[in-house]
Amino acid sequence: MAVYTHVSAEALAAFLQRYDVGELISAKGIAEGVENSNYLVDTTRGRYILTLYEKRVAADDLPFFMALLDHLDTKGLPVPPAIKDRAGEEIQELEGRPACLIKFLSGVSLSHPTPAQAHAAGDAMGAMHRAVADFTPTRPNSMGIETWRPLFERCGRSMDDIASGLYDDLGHALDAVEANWRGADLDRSAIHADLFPDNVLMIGNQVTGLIDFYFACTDIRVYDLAVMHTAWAFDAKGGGYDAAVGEALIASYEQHFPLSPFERAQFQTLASGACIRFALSRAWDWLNTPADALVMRKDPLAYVRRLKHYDAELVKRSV
Ligand SMILES: Nc1ncnc2c1ncn2[C@@H]1O[C@H](COP(=O)(O)OP(=O)(O)O)[C@@H](O)[C@H]1O
Ligand SMILES: N[C@@H](CCOP(=O)(O)O)C(=O)O
Repeated sequence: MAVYTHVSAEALAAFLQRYDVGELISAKGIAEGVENSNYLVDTTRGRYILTLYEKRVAADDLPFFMALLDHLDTKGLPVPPAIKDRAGEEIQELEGRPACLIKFLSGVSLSHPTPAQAHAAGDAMGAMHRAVADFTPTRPNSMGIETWRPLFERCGRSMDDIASGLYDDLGHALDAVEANWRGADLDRSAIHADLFPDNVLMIGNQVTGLIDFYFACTDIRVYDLAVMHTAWAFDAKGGGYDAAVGEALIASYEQHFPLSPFERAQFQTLASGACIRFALSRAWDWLNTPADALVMRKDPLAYVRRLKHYDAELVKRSV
């Protein structure tokens, strides 16, 4: 349940007075999501998303995220920019939290994408990377490779309480990824860095929304595709690889940016890195979120299984 901060009807009605969006009709908390508090807001003029940024999103990062959304929106990408108030401001404060009123996009996020849907999503990522070619603001990746070792050490041997041997398994995988990582030799750009199926809205086979840009940053462009591959091409438990979905993502992305031989050679390492990143953030949450908390803890082991897939691919390529 992702409503951490309650917004009273009175406070919301007063907040909406800053905008040219009509009068409040209704507001409902949105259960999906884990980072922020989200409400679906209906007014006499339309439908909006109200997001209150909780502790994981730094207020200082919001101008970067909003500038990126405005840039992509201007280029015709299906992203939800923040609505400007009458004074032209996008970032506000509500109930003591940074808050934005955001354009509502239609569509649903999929649990089991088909190859055709993966094709549309890979195409959308390629179009997004093209569109940021002239986007100049930068933001370091707050979950980039430099952060994995410190997070691994902070999780420590407690990870063995999640699964026996997990600390050593992830430690060895991290050693290998750090040794093989050639980030300095790969193209960088603004990336989404979390384009999971739940962050892509679709109607049928058409992408209607790319949302949740709150990990967006400047990092290796193909790493964004690798993150997407780890998130889309496996069943929820992370065991079964769906080659048709994985290949559709890459083929459609390549319509915009064909992978160079070097990028292809690095892809398994980038994907293994992505698996470590999500296994570690999930393990940290698993160890530090009380079992009875309202937030749904995501399974770190699903990402450990995916890691094994990429390791096996690497071995296959080297024999
Ligand atoms: N602009 C939008 N248009 C329509 N629905 C949205 C929009 N933004 C968020 N949502 C809905 O809210 C849910 C949670 O949003 P998300 O940004 O993923 O939250 P969190 O950052 O907390 O993970 C999404 O799964 C989607 O259902
Ligand atoms: N996609 C990440 C967690 C981030 O959650 P989101 O709801 O903000 O996408 C994961 O699955 O571990």
